[in-house]
Amino acid sequence: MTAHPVDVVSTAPYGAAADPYDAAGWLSATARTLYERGWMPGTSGNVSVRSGADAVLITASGLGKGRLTSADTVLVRADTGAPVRPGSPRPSAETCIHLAVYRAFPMVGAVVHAHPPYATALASRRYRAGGGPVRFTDLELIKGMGRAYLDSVEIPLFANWREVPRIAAEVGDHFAHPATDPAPALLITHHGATTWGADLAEASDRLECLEALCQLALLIGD
Ligand SMILES: CSC[C@@H](O)[C@@H](O)C(=O)COP(=O)(O)O
Ligand SMILES: [Zn+2]
Repeated sequence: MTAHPVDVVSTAPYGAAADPYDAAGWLSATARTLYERGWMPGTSGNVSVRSGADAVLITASGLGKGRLTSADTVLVRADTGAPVRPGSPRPSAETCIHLAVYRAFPMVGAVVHAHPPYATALASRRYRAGGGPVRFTDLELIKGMGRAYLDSVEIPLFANWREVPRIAAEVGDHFAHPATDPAPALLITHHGATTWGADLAEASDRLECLEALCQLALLIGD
């Protein structure tokens, strides 16, 4: 049996440029996995990988994330988000948020956005209570967000503006002046979570830890 595409990505060197042909398979496999977990219901969610210095490969917009194929991905310019090739499918409506993350963190190789229920619920409760970052303390799983976050981790929380570029602009502004070692994640109220990492495996693992942290925080009642 051949290796699972996501496992192949995890062997890539930190920050390595992805090969566009193989990366399309990794993106669709990742979306399928997250769909099967219930974190990308219907057409929700989007996944991308950096492809060289000037481009990003991202899932196409508005397609069922449980049945994506390699053809359902689009190579876009990292500066504008415009498709590199004429006749490509329409890139994710949230491409600009992915690009804001890649611009802020040059070593990031992959970004995952999903609508996991506990992260969305916790973000929405926090926003209703006045907003501000979601802070986790003490929980062992904090380490899953990166080795710098041993005792606590803060995840920034953003408004869910109807105009997606406005969300992206706020994400860009936020990370233009990041705290030391910012967590590789953000929450959007009443919407979902976005995580990133060196590759799809790391970004997906972080999403999994973030969702578990949110579930635990809701159970504990902090
Ligand atoms: C099911 S609607 C969800 C969308 O509005 C959006 O938030 C989303 O995550 C998917 O958008 P897409 O353009 O398919 O990448
Ligand atoms: Zn979304």
